Amino acid sequence: MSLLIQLGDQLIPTLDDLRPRNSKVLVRVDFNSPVNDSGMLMDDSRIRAHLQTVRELVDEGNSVVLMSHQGRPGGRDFVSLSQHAKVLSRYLGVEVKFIEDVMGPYARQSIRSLGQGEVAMLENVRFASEELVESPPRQQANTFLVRYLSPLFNYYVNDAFATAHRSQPSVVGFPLVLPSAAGRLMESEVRALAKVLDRSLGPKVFVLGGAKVADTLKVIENLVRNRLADRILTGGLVGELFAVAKGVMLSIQSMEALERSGALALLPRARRILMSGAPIEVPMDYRVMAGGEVREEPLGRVSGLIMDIGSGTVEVYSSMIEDAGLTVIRGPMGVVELPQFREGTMAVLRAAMEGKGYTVIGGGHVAALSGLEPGASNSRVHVSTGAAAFLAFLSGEGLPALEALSQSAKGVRA
Ligand SMILES: Nc1ncnc2c1ncn2[C@@H]1O[C@H](COP(=O)(O)OP(=O)(O)OP(=O)(O)O)[C@@H](O)[C@H]1O
Ligand SMILES: O=C(O)[C@H](O)COP(=O)(O)O
Repeated sequence: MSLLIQLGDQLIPTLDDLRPRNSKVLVRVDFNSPVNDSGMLMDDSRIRAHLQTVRELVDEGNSVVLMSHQGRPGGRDFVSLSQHAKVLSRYLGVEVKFIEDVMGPYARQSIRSLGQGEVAMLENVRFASEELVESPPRQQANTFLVRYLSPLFNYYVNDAFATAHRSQPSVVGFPLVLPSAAGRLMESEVRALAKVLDRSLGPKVFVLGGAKVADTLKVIENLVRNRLADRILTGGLVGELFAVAKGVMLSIQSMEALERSGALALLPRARRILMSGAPIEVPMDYRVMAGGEVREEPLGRVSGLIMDIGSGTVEVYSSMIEDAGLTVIRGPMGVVELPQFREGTMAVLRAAMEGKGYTVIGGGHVAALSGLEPGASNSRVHVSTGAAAFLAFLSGEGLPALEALSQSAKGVRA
């Protein structure tokens, strides 16, 4: 029986295929985390999400070297990974040696001298300029980063789903020169994504809200093109745009907010999507802010600023979600930063968790409100660690990291 995971036409190898033992393993993780004004880590959930992979490799007697990026050059969060190594040490209960170098002689010597069962963390891979260039895997396999480091390892494991949309050397270069596989976090993400493509799991309900309207239109276009959605329940600015596309007038304040966000310019595209017969639902009522008061108003008679979906919508959406075989929730239904406008998002989350189907949660805001850890995965629910990577997958864009792993499994080498 094959242990590879099927995702569309790709077969993704996992640690069960690779089975590294007493070997030297390079692991691409995504420890990219928010930091405060002093450059201190504010949230370590992305680090925790990789613990299972690291523990499993250590338990098998491997020497494990972790590679990650943090921030982008010029950004306040473009900092060293030394704190990340300390946090990981604390969770693992073993020392994680921090190597203050990416690929120079000091890094290479430190990797060579790493003993069995030891763990080390390389410096922020984006300190190496090659990592900032996106190009095809064959080109990335020929970078100094890959050429200098790959001879020191027996295996490459990619556990960084949140970076899967990048075609950078640390993501796509190594699989073309080393036997490679997805780590446990990546595996759980891919298994959840595979359910989105699984035709036997129906009905499929997509709950799409938030403020990334252009990205969400791409997602909807892909869902419609490939007939992946039985229902698309909209909220947030996405829902407002589709209400307008259906010919409903919103309040002047809400129309102005849509305009300011740049979403109104997408009206012709939203209309085309509706005309293509897309199974799109828009809220039948809203929770609005009007004259300093919060109240509910029906669609078609909105006078205040829309802040959340209303209770009628919550009821209808919840009943559709409860019957779903698969529910994907991405982007909040309202302005969830304010507690009085969280109910719409909380209600759809509750309906999904209590329903009979499988739930996939994407995007930071909904994940935070779910009360589950990023990367949490069981037989009922998966919380994705990917934001842009999750959107890219739902939009039908290939994920270079997965393509490189599937090529590696086929034996394709640079
Ligand atoms: N009706 C609304 N009007 C204005 N803003 C809204 C409305 N509904 C939701 N939002 C805003 O949408 C934002 C979140 O949307 P976004 O699409 O960025 O999702 P996200 O979960 O943060 O995604 P990611 O983690 O992928 O960046 C929140 O800041 C929220 O206030
Ligand atoms: O946080 C993320 O979305 C990932 O770590 C990718 O970061 P990037 O957009 O800087 O490549």
